[in-house]
Amino acid sequence: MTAQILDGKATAAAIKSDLTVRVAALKAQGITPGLGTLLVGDDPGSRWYVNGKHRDCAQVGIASIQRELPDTATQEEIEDVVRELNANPECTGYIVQLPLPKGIDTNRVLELMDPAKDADGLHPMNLGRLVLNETGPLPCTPQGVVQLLRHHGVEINGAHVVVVGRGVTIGRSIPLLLTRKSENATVTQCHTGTRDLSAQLKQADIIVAAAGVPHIIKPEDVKPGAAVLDVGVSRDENGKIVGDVHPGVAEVAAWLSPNPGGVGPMTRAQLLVNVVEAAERNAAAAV
Ligand SMILES: Nc1nc2c(c(=O)[nH]1)N[C@@H](CN(C=O)c1ccc(C(=O)N[C@@H](CCC(=O)O)C(=O)O)cc1)CN2
Repeated sequence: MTAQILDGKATAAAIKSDLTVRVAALKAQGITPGLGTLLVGDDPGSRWYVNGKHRDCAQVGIASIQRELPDTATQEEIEDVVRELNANPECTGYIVQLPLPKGIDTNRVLELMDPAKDADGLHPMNLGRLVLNETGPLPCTPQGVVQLLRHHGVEINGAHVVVVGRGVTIGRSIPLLLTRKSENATVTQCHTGTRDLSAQLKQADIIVAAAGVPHIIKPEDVKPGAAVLDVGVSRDENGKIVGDVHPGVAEVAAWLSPNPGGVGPMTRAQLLVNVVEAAERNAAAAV
């Protein structure tokens, strides 16, 4: 078996094309959605991600508001920029690029954000809304995973999903999304404390690998016909991305998301969705 590709680039392009129409409709009402980003420090990967987010904005007609601080920035200086973005009328939604430098209290920064402007869906109020099944911005990578599966017609309803990883931006909230009635999956969450990962993986109809451990998902652990999403990002000595999924999995799985080209572009597309939805909510509230 050679797996069919869960093509994140093409799916993200379709989402962006829909957003271009929605942004044009907002502009016709005199509303220009704006995405703000705060980048602290000079990590090349983070800078690449932030630049990509602004390139995406330009493609769909969203305005860009870029803020940067050096890696020596204090908690207070970071929080001052968050307050400024909270008050900035041109900023519909914004993100604080993660990770923040060592010594910064990330939760305190996220909690200070205006939840109505939280384009990442990571503010505690928005994570709480997800738990309560209320409307709000959804975490970008987890929702990107759901959209990638839906777009390719992979059956989620009734599926047994094994998520590997429990990080805040990805692993924690994927089970919350997939167990909603609209998705209706059964989810097992695995992590470094899981006794027999291989036994868990073998049960899975869908595997979401977000451990950040190169090639932790091996072909012999995958049920033939499963869908496998590679969300892990590690780098080899040449800076090339190495995912969590061993290349041999392509011979066992029915569906596989490439890495790069799978969930990464979906993360960026979902960020734009969150900004446009925030702008549409503001427009509806203004009527
Ligand atoms: N505030 C946030 N910080 C971080 C998030 C996040 O969602 N919000 N997630 C990651 C990084 N990230 C977005 O910020 C991100 C990661 C990957 C991609 C992407 O498009 N990747 C490409 C390949 C990129 C490469 O070659 O290096 C792909 O998968 O095709 C976009 C965004 C951590 N921080």
